[in-house]
Amino acid sequence: MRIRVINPNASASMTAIAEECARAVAAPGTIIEGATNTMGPLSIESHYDEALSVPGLLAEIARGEAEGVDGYVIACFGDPGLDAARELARGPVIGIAEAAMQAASHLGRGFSVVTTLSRTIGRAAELAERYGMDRFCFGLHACEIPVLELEDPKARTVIADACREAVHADNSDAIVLGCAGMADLCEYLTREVGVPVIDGVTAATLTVQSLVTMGLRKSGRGEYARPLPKQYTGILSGFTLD
Ligand SMILES: NC(=O)NC1=NC(=O)NC1=O
Repeated sequence: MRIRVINPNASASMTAIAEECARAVAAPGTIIEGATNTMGPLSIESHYDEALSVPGLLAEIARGEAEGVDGYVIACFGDPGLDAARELARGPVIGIAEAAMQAASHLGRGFSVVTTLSRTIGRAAELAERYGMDRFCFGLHACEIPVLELEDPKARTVIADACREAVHADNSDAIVLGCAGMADLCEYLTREVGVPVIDGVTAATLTVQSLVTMGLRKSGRGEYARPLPKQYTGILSGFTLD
């Protein structure tokens, strides 16, 4: 099977991190292909960034459909464009926030989310509620490191401290990493913090792999049916659906 891990931001270095983490857990015979948004923000840290990441994300979904991709991971913790992507795709489309929260909910009474900037906490809280995970989400915290500074070697100790503080403050049993750019820190943070630390890229990859292995695809009826034929104007003219 082919799983495309789409980074909705335009930073190839972050795509590489996500792709490597997904490939590390994929089954033999599962091909992991990273894709970087070619028309979007270099990082997603606001509603504005998130909105502007969606057209390029959808273009990557359309490209994957033309190439026969079996399923997709949206590798950004805001799960941007998830519903629209599901309308376009035949196979499963899983966001890293939904997958990470669902995985964490199996491991204890509750989890804490540790994300990048505190201004993204509201979006994460909305997603927890949408996914029915709010009863398991004991708290949401930010390490206040901008997304593109996560690659700084000093970032990992700041994030580890934020994770410890979150577990203590929330009395939680697990940590959900609130950014795809933290995916490569999962093992280190698990050792440092002493509770299960879940990276959504690997959780979403294995969710897609499980669904495709079961022969399951996105439902073609109702809300997630393919959008009706329509013209789109201006710079969106390339998104016209026949
Ligand atoms: N909360 C976040 O910082 N999410 C993210 N922004 C990105 O650019 N990638 C993420 O996963």
